Amino acid sequence: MKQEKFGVLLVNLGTPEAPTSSAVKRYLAEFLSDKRVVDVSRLIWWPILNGVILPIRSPRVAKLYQSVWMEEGSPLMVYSRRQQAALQARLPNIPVELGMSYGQPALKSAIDKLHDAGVDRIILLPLYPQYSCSTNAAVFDGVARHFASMRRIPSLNFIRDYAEHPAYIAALCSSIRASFAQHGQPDMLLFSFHGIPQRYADQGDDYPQRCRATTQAVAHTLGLDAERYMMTYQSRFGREPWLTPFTDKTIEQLPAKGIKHIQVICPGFSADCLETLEEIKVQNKEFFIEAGGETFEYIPALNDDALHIELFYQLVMEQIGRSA
Ligand SMILES: C=CC1=C(C)c2cc3[nH]c(cc4nc(cc5[nH]c(cc1n2)c(C)c5CCC(=O)O)C(CCC(=O)O)=C4C)c(C)c3C=C
Ligand SMILES: [Fe+2]
Ligand SMILES: [Fe+2]
Repeated sequence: MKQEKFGVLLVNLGTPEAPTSSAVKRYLAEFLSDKRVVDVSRLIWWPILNGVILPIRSPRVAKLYQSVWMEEGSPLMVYSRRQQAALQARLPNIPVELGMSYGQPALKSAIDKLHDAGVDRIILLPLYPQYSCSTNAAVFDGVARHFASMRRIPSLNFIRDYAEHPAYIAALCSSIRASFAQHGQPDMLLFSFHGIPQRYADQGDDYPQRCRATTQAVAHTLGLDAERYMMTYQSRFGREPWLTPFTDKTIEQLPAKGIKHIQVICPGFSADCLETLEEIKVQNKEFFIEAGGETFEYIPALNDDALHIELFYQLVMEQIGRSA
């Protein structure tokens, strides 16, 4: 029997092509039109998105992107490309492609490249450690949409998430230990995850449970006392209730409780991006210092750290072992 040819498809969210109002508008329009992200009826959502959100948010958010933009591009893209290159170097005989759910490189072009390389089994690894319908399921939908136009679809191994994978927990613990060694142990270690609407969780999205699983595994491995760490949710959007407690509201209240030194890690972001480098490292630091806090350290995302690439390698090898 012919041996299967494996290929890896890494997928992240996507990011604007440039830190300009028009590029941000194009990106947000595609992202916020996905029903997995905003599930409100199109009849209601379309005029709000096009008449209010895009015209007001695009120029404001473009300025924020300008403040974190790197020489080689948007941080999310730069780190995702580095992850792809590092995993490709670790897996020289298996093609590794990067696709984005929104914007470029599109999922379609990444799948086409794997197809052209003769891949007949794709290992699909969404770069979101904690499953959510708004991210991991959207990746699945995006791939399925492209498959719908193909005569001969490959086999597919979908990695649903890796919230509790020992290599992921080890990589997070290593970053935290390095931060403690450099800055001392903080009064509070904050685990800040991107939020989602509370309603999505009420309707069955197990995202909050997956975030808790990560936090508890890390706290347990590090032997943290319950009063020395907290889990919060950042980046809320729109008017309906989102998961609580909120990162910003929590951070503002800590100094009054005598907590003057905090360190913040965002384990749900596999790559540093606007939401970590601007919202956490700049905005939330300001909130903490203005409220009387003294020391605020942001612990970087795992990006292309060796232990992060080792995690991806293990995830891929586990799938190959399962399919052999
Ligand atoms: C209803 C809106 C949104 C949901 C639900 C949502 C879930 C979600 N997002 C991420 C990861 C990222 N989000 C990023 C940016 C971002 N997110 C939203 C909205 C929702 N996210 C918006 C509008 C934006 C753009 C910035 C802004 O306008 O505020 C990013 C960063 C992208 C970058 O270019 O740097 C990431 C990554 C997760 C993990 C998640 C659910 C668990
Ligand atoms: Fe988001
Ligand atoms: Fe944000």
